[in-house]
Amino acid sequence: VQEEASSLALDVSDSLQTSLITIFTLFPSQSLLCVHDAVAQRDFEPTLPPIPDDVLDDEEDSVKIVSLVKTKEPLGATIKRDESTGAIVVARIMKGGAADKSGLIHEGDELKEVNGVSLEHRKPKEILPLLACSKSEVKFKIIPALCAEEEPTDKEKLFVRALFDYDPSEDPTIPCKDAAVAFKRGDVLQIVSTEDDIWWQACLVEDSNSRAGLIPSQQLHERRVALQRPEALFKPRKVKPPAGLRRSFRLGRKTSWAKEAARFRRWSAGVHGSICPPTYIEVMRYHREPKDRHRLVVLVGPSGVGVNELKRRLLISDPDRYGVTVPYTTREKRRQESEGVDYHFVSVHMFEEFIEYGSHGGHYYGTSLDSVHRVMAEGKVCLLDVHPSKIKRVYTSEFKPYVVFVKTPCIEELRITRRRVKFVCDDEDANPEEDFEDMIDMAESMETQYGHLFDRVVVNGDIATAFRALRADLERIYEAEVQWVPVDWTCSSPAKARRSCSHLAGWI
Ligand SMILES: Nc1ncnc2c1ncn2[C@@H]1O[C@H](COP(=O)(O)OP(=O)(O)OP(=O)(O)O)[C@@H](O)[C@H]1O
Repeated sequence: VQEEASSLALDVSDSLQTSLITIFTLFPSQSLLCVHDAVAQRDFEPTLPPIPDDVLDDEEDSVKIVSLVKTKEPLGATIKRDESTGAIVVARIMKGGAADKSGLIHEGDELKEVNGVSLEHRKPKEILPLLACSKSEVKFKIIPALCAEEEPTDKEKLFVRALFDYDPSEDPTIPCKDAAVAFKRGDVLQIVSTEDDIWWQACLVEDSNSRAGLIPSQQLHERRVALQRPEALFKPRKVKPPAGLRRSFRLGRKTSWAKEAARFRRWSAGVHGSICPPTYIEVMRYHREPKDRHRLVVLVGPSGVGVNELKRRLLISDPDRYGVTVPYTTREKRRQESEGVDYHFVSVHMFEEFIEYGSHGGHYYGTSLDSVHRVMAEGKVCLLDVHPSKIKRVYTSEFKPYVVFVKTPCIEELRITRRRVKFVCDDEDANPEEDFEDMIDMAESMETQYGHLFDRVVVNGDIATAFRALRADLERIYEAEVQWVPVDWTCSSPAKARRSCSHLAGWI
């Protein structure tokens, strides 16, 4: 055995020798060794200049020279002048930006020099050109902040859905437009810092290239909305009964135009009272299990825009997938009608527990929560058509509503697309042109008041195009494994939901 082992060892050492000779012949061995040494001595890092001689003795320990390699990427930091000392200090470090990644510059650090130029008596805006003219690297002389602030320890990431549009290029108060994040209503943002009361830091979740930047805090947006005049928030519109476009049992709302005007006034008053305007709502990823019911699809839109037409087309396109509720009524059953198929025939007092009800021709018509449950229990996607003010009745984890707003196109497109439509109309003097204007006004008003609740907006100009867009969107939701929904729809513990929403109150 010993003999065999020693002959094996000889073989191995022979083949190792041959391999090493091959390596050193094929690759320039000297370069290889040089690279090894450079890596071992960390020679590849930028060479820092020696500490300047003019640094005062007592500063020696605290002064830091930081050299950052300049790329196309912005530095990701904002600076400000400390009013009491006149010093230029780092105001914010954007998470994920070049400064943050370097780990060498922190909020509160005092900047003494940029590329050897003293910043004494300079204003922040005079410093930007100094940064711009540096070519391959930027050198900072810094006095580090006394104690760098600790990163928040909360491991859970905080996601919100924006309930308003924000364009920093139109915001004169943003400290630095380049450091801001623009977003649209409905975008999901990851909040990375709420340390500043006025400007939070966030990045767009669906944009993988998005860096963290500044967004208005909830407090700032609420204050801004409160300072706006009500006229700017709600375009006053004519309140008059519709001329007759409305045909469905939602006709009950014909009687509620006065209520509509009252609601408008209440809401306007609320903006200056206790009601908070919509800002951000905390959301979470919702993983739908095969056993879970499908989300309720709520279709809303101004009377006559085509909500029923789109619902009808969806039902025909896939009757196994989509279902609608059977309405309730107090009127007498007609001969050809069946209980539970055309209507549920009931007495009036039941209507108190309904999502929505109204009267027409002296009879009540309405939609109950139970009828929604019944459709959902069949494993179907329930299509519900209600006034947007009723969305709050179903805005729960039980229904997880997906709200689609059917919007009017421009008046020219309405004239073209609706020219063949025969409107059922009691008023002989009805003018379709006025109906179109009313419809557009109503759509605008709905979007202003309830837009934050809409998950999707479908413009119903050409009916075929609108239907295709709606069907494709509902198919996406039907098949999606993961969706963003308000956090309290997914939290098993109400305490957790309350904690997570405490400073990001959702508003409906
Ligand atoms: N894009 C469109 N192009 C042409 N006609 C349309 C379009 N959308 C809807 N219509 C027609 O307009 C009329 C009103 O539509 P629909 O009944 O669906 O409105 P609605 O929003 O449900 O209002 P209501 O609840 O009062 O019935 C119907 O005759 C419908 O076929």
